Amino acid sequence: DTIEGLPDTGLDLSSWTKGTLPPIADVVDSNDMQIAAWNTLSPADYAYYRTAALDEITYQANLFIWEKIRINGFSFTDVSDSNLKTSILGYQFNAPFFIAPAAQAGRASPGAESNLVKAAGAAGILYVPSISSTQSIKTIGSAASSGQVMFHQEYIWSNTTRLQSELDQMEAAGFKAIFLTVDNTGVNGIRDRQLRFSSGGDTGHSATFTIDALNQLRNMTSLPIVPKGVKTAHDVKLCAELGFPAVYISNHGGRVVDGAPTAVEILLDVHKLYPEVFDQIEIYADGGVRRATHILTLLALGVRAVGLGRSPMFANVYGEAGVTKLINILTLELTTTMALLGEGNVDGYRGNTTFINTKQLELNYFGSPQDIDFSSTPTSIPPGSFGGSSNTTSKGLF
Ligand SMILES: Cc1cc2nc3c(=O)[nH]c(=O)nc-3n(C[C@H](O)[C@H](O)[C@H](O)COP(=O)(O)O)c2cc1C
Repeated sequence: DTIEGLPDTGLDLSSWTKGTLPPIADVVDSNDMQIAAWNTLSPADYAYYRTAALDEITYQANLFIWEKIRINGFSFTDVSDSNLKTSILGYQFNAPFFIAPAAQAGRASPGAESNLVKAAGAAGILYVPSISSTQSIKTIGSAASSGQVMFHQEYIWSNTTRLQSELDQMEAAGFKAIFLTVDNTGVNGIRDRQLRFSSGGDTGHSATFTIDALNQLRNMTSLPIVPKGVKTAHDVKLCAELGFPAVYISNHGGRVVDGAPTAVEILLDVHKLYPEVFDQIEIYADGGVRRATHILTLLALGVRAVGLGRSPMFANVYGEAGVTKLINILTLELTTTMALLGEGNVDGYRGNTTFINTKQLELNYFGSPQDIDFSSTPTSIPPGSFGGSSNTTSKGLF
C-alpha cells in the first residue's frame, strides 16, 4: 500500500500511533519524512504544507517526471574521491542542494525557521527563508552561526513601503541575496486542501509587476536579486537579458499554475530554444526533488543548485535533528549514487547530459525525440562579483 501516493519502499507503520511523532530511526528517506509529518501534524498543518493548486497535476508531475528519465552510469573510472562543494552566487556551500523558501515552519515545530537555520549552518548548506515565515527576519538572521551565508526570499507586495522596509531588514540582518518570487502575480493559487482543512495564505501581492516595476525594485536594494518562480524558457531568457546574475526555475511545488511544466521540461525548452543562456547566468531549479538522482538529473540539464521545498518542512517535525537527518540522507544518497555512476565530483555532472537519457520525455513533451545540442557549459558567478568570498568554476570532466 502506498501512503499519500508516494513510492512504496516498505515503510512499516504498524507500530506508529496517529498523532504521535514516530521514532526518527524509522525514517530512511525524504518520503518517509513526509509520512512522519502526515502521521504527526494536525490535518490543518499537514494540509498547509502538502497542498497544491487545483487538480494537483503539476504537483504530481513534479514527483513523477523522474520516471521518464534514465540515468547512465560508467564503470572503469576512479571514484575514490568525492566532492559535493558547490558555489551559489559566488558563495561556497557543501552540497548542490539548498533549503528553498517555504512559509510557516512554526506549524511543524516551535523552533520554526531557527531549526532550519541551525541544521543548514552545521551542514554548510544554503537556507533561503520565506518572507511568510513564522519568525521575523531578524530572529532568523540571528540564529545563524558565524560565517553562515543565507539569502532571503521576498514577494512583490503592492505596498512598496512594506517592500522597502523588508528589503532593508534583510540587508541589515546579514542576508546576502534576495530570491524574488515572481510567480504570485497579484494572487496565490487556489489550493483545495488548504480551502478544506487550513487557513488562507498571504495577500497583497502586486498585480502590476511589469519590467518597469522590476527596474524600480532593483534600485531598492544593493543585494543581488534572483527571480524565483520562472516557468517558461521565454522568461529564463528574459531574465538573462535583463542582466540578473541567476534565475530560479520553479512552478512553486505545483501551488500556483496547475498544468505548468516541471523544471525538467522547462530546461529541455531552454536547451532547445535558448542554449546560450546556460553560458550567461546561473540557473537554480526545484519541484519534486526527493532523491539524489533528481538532483543529479537537474545538474546534468545545466542547473547549478537545486531547492528542496516540502521535505525540510516535513523533516522539521523532528526539529533541527530531523532537518539534519534529511540533509545527511540526501548527502549519502548523492555520494553513493555519484560513485555508482562513475563520477565522484559534482562538477562533472553540471551540463553533462552524458549521464541522462531524456528521449522518452522528449517524445512525450515535444512529440518526437529532439536533436538538442547539449554542449554548452553552465555558468558560475566569478569570485567576488557579488560579494562572494571563494568560488570554483565548474568544468566537466568528460
Ligand atoms: C508550505 C510551502 C510554503 C511555500 N512558501 C513559499 C514562499 O513563501 N515563497 C516562495 O517563493 N515559495 C514558497 N514555496 C515554494 C517552494 O519555495 C518551492 O518552490 C517548492 O516547494 C518546491 O517543490 P517541492 O515542495 O516539491 O520541493 C512554498 C512551498 C510550500 C510547500
